[in-house]
Amino acid sequence: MNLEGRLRGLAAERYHHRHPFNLRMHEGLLSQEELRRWVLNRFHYQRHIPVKDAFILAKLGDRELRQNWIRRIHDHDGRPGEDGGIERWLRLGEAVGLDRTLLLSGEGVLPAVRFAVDGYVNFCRDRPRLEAVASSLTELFAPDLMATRIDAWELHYPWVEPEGLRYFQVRVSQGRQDAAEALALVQEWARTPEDEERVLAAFTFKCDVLWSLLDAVEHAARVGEAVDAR
Ligand SMILES: O=C(O)c1cc(C(=O)O)c2c(n1)C(=O)C(=O)c1cc(C(=O)O)[nH]c1-2
Repeated sequence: MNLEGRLRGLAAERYHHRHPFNLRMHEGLLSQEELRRWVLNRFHYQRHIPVKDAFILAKLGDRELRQNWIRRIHDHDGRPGEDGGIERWLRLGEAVGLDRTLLLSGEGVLPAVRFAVDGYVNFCRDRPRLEAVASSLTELFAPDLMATRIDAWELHYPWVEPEGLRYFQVRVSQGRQDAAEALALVQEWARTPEDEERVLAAFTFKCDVLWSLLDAVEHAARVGEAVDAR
């Protein structure tokens, strides 16, 4: 099987579309508090994406590669005077009833979510470019999951202001482009069977980052930790 096929096989088992928390989200079974807790904790992930992309940027030795990769930072941060993904996520927070100052304060982010996100940022800082870029390849599977999420939220969580879904609507096409470009790079750079194994290990690691984030959010839901809606 080729590399892409092996990634798809791994994703079928380990990507977070199969996590029980996501399954409950899609079935409409989350309470308002659970959905808020997810939005708040995922913001911690979102705000670190441009940080890990800056580490990857610094590993790309040629101008064209950097010209492309820097787009990811702009997508999230926005260019000066523009909104980007981070701003859209803050609006998602408002759409579920969370004040942006709460999200920006970092208050309420679960310890295990901090560890998972640190793990991802440090991985991208410490590993060679092949593995750092390969760890972003979960994005091959994010657009379909986001499309499912948009439908599920419209159907099951009508109390969420529709403007909040804009993050996911914009991200579907950005994610497809990012994933296609990263896959092409990884396919070009992975020359040996050992390289391919490193790609698969990086991808598995990233699936575990996303999975543990949801484990943490789900566990907090079970022990009933309150989210501060304002
Ligand atoms: O909501 C999701 O399920 C989901 C998953 C992923 C992913 O699979 O890595 C990303 C995102 N969202 C996302 O919004 C995003 O900006 C993003 C960037 C990256 C990355 O690794 O560079 N993954 C993801």
